[in-house]
Amino acid sequence: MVSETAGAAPLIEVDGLEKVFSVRRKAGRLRRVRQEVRAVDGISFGVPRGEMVGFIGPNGAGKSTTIKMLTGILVPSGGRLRIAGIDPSPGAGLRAGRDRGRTRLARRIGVVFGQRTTLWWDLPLKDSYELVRRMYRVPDAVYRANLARCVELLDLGPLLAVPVRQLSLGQRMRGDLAAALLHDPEVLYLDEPTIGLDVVSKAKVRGFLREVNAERGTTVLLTTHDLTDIEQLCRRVMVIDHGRLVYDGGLDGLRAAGGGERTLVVDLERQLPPIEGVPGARTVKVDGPRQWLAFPASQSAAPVVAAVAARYPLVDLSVREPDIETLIAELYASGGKQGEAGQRGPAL
Ligand SMILES: Nc1ncnc2c1ncn2[C@@H]1O[C@H](COP(=O)(O)OP(=O)(O)OP(=O)(O)O)[C@@H](O)[C@H]1O
Repeated sequence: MVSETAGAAPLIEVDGLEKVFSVRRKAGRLRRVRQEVRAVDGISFGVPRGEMVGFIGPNGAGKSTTIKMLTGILVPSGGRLRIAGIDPSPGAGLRAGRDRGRTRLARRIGVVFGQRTTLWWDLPLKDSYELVRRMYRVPDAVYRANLARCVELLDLGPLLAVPVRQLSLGQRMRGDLAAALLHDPEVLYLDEPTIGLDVVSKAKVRGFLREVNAERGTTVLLTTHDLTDIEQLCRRVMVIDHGRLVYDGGLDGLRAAGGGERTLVVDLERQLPPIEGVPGARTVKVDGPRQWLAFPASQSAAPVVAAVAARYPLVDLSVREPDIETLIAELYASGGKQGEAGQRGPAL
């Protein structure tokens, strides 16, 4: 799978990647024993240049450990990886070589963690950007063009003079996204970029990512617990569980393999009896004027919405995705039904 010919090879190549942590656990009152945690247990995948891929899984599945290996922060215990032709960890004992690989890689990738900022807390946003420019030695013209485009797309103009600690979570996330892109990375790793954001901020972040991907062809690996992020941004999704890749294919295929349900949440003008007669959907909950209708996750929401809208006085409605934990539990329960993507289907 890992090819030496840079031109034809995927931008991200991962082959049999492993990470084993050695931890000391209590065994009795005084005794401690060494135990191995196989955080990543032999995963392989390739991501072509320009693709946006969702990388999802339950808590503790191995997502962050994988991303840390892909950025060169962690050294793998086994397997191979190559990003833009660079191996950040060519082998134990080659310390100088590894660091050179890491440094070269740092210039080609951008990373955004939803839970932490990479910006300087006490500095105005624009000073943080200036530091990023110097750190990556971004040429002046490139820096100015990239900053101007990010400011425009992310509405950062009024925020540039504001210290990061005074920004709201959504504003800070927009600030972080710009910082990650100033040096023109080919690959962007996003770890929960919409976590904790309100609906408007989420839409802004997603719109920006779509734009960046289309405009610059940036390859994006997106970790999220929000399936709407995946639905709106990624044609392909990889699911990791217990350190193994259990699915690699389209989101529809994942829904079909899981057999899960989505929910249409309907706000009516007034309290009414449970909604009936909507083909393919059933009302599962009523609370005052709000009602919840479940329908198969593999089915489009459009006919359900149309059928409800035609017969009931609506104030608002929204579609809720099954959460990722539910989807993965269902994927296992279904016993590895084939996904849509042939060899990319569930590998349970
Ligand atoms: N430095 C470490 N030392 C020991 N064990 C670790 C270390 N980092 C991660 N682990 C373990 O490896 C496994 C995978 O953790 P990881 O953080 O990669 O999961 P995750 O999918 O990112 O989870 P989350 O969604 O909660 O962030 C877990 O069992 C975790 O406890």
